[in-house]
Amino acid sequence: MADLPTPDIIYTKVDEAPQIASASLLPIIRAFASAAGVTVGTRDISLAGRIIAAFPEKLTAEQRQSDDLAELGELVKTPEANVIKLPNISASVPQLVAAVKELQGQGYDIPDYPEEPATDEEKAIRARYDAIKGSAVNPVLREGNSDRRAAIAVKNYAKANPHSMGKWSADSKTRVSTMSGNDFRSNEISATLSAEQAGAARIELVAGDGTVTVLKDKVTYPAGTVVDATFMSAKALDAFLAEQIEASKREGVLFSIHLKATMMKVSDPIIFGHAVKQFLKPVFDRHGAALEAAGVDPNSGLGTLLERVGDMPEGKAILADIEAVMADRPPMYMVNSDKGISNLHVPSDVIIDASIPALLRAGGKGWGPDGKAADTNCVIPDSSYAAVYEESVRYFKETGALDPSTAGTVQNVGLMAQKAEEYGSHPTTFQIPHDGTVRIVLANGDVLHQHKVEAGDIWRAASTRQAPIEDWVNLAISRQKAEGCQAIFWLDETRAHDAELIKYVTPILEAAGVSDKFQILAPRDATRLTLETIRKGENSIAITGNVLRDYLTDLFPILELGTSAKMLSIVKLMNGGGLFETGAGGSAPKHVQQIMEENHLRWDSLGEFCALGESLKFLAEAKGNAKARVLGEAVDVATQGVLDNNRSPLGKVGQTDNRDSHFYFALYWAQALAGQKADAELAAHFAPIAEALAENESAIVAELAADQGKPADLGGYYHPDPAMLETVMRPSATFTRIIG
Ligand SMILES: NC(=O)C1=CN([C@@H]2O[C@H](COP(=O)(O)OP(=O)(O)OC[C@H]3O[C@@H](n4cnc5c(N)ncnc54)[C@H](OP(=O)(O)O)[C@@H]3O)[C@@H](O)[C@H]2O)C=CC1
Ligand SMILES: O=C(O)CCC(=O)C(=O)O
Ligand SMILES: [Mg+2]
Repeated sequence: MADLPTPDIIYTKVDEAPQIASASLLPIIRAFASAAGVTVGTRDISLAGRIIAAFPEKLTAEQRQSDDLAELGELVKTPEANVIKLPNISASVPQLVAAVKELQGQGYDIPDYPEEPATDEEKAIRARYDAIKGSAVNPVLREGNSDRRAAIAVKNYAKANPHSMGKWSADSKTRVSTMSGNDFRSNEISATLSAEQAGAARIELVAGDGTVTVLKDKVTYPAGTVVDATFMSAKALDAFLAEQIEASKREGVLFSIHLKATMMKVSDPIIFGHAVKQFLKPVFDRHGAALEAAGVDPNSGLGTLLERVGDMPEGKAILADIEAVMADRPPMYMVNSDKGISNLHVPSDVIIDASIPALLRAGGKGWGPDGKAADTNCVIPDSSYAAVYEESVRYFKETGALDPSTAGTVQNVGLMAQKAEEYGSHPTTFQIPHDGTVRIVLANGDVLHQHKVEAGDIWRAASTRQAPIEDWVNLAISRQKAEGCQAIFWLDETRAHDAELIKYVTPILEAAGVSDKFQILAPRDATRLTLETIRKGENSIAITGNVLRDYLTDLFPILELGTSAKMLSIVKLMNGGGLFETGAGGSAPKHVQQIMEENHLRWDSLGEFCALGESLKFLAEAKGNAKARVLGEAVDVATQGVLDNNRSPLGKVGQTDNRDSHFYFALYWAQALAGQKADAELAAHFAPIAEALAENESAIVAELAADQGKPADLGGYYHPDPAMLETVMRPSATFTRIIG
């Protein structure tokens, strides 16, 4: 692969629903692109692919795979990069373990995930798996800042065809609860490094007796980097969780906890584990030692715990105690009440960016164990960003739900490049082994930050480099100029990190003479003003750090469009390339269950269509390829056609599914190419294709529907069989023949 020329466009191979959809869509894209001499290659960044690439010495020559993520990580630093990035799994430990088991079952001799590595060999294996765990892909590829918005056609479609919204009532008991102190927000300290302070820093823990343990050496901080340090007290967290469990019961609401255990792959699984232990406190008080001896890690969730307990000699007694405790606790917010999967079963099942917006869209209701919607206590331990959701809940209680048929839109310009802020903090996040003082010692010997900590506290340093900050402010200036609407920097001058960012933002706006076009507001105030603005039908640009980029690009699209899957998501890479993400949502695991059970795929590829159009137009500019522009503009026409003609997938067997929507996308794309005047050669090439697709519409639609309603075998969940996937996803011989 290495000595072949890099394809014009790289389309990523990922996981779950988007990967299943690719089996149908990518052949269409490749066939159409080849008519313009545009090559479309793939690189495998799936969880299974990354596991396989990590253990070459264990595998046969046929099984081995190259490290495509590393290759793409280099490519995105070059002006040639043109990557269409689909959502991939950011694996929690239970997902990683399941993927390993599936690969072993397919004959891959890869080692088990060592939960408690003891030997050097086990530690080395664990280190390889730790590099694969959590959000291990996006931070590597996102060498630029983020521009996420709904294309005008998509927004107009949502206004004309509004999705249903749950009703809010003023006496809803739903609320957001968050820590009042001793959390990441309140313990944060921050500073911007001078040239003298730049270089390789060290993070160390100094015990009461003066013994120094180096937690991390050689952390590189260039001049101008904003460096934050903070910690969450384990004791304060436990007290807060205990209080909220009690309060939920008293108030008669569901208990729920919303974290980002995927992107915050070190801190948030630990916080999740605290919630599991607090919820089951009497069980852990009584059986803690036995559970630990059996290798139970509460951070992996109740699902794994229940599995392990089943194998323990005292399993029956523990299960009886668990049942008794659960009966005494508040009802829990459920992931799947039919299957008994609760919020605390798997750390990656409830991911805050998607989970809270879905609850807000439903009028402040979560699903309880009885399968009924109910008011919910949304526990968000750290208070850094909880105010956004708290203010949203208050606002909707006051004013009722938003009306998607009249609401304006919120776009986002997000600071993301070079592992900015908390989302890049995993290598410098530590669960503190013993009481002491953590300090950051800079290259010149200065102690930049220090905190007194206790055993179990979660301490972290996060950094944000100067060039990405400047690029982000300039992107905000150009986006505001293009839109001419309200633009708000969601920064809190009373928060240490934000105060450092404001010192960068203000002079850049002043130098550009545009200070009057922007406001700087703390997240709570920005939430209120933004909701008031869109309720009036006006638009707003949210200019945010990395976490709010993630949260708001699910929150507002889910309220406005019903889903974040339809977003345009562009990453203008800092070295000149382009990364085009498909929507702002994830890989929709529920959709995979559905196709396996009844061969209906409700995944909507609108995000892929939008990204493809942008990628082709970028290619046209970058490589002076006029045909690519024609192809790209025709993609936009086809996307509009899919919307206007209601060809997007729906939820049930017998309704339009993903494959149907791809057929209509191909038909409209071919018709747009046949009908355009800019390139006669392309028009002549696509005229017979458009004609054949139109003529065979009913035959193709019937062939696509023939196997629906029956189970579909894909040959694997994490590592499906490509031939079986193709059989399921390309069932129309007529369509396949015409596409060629
Ligand atoms: N950029 C990336 O790489 C991202 C990856 N992820 C990963 O995705 C996985 C799932 O995350 P989760 O937080 O549950 O979020 P998802 O966005 O995957 O799922 C939430 C719900 O959103 C709806 N949805 C999302 N995308 C589409 C689509 N294209 N078409 C139709 N409906 C859609 C589905 O609703 P319904 O069930 O009602 O149809 C789905 O159940 C995790 O493994 C996570 O790590 C998450 C976010 C971004
Ligand atoms: O990388 C991930 O785990 C998720 C990314 C995400 O949710 C986003 O960027 O919106
Ligand atoms: Mg997100």
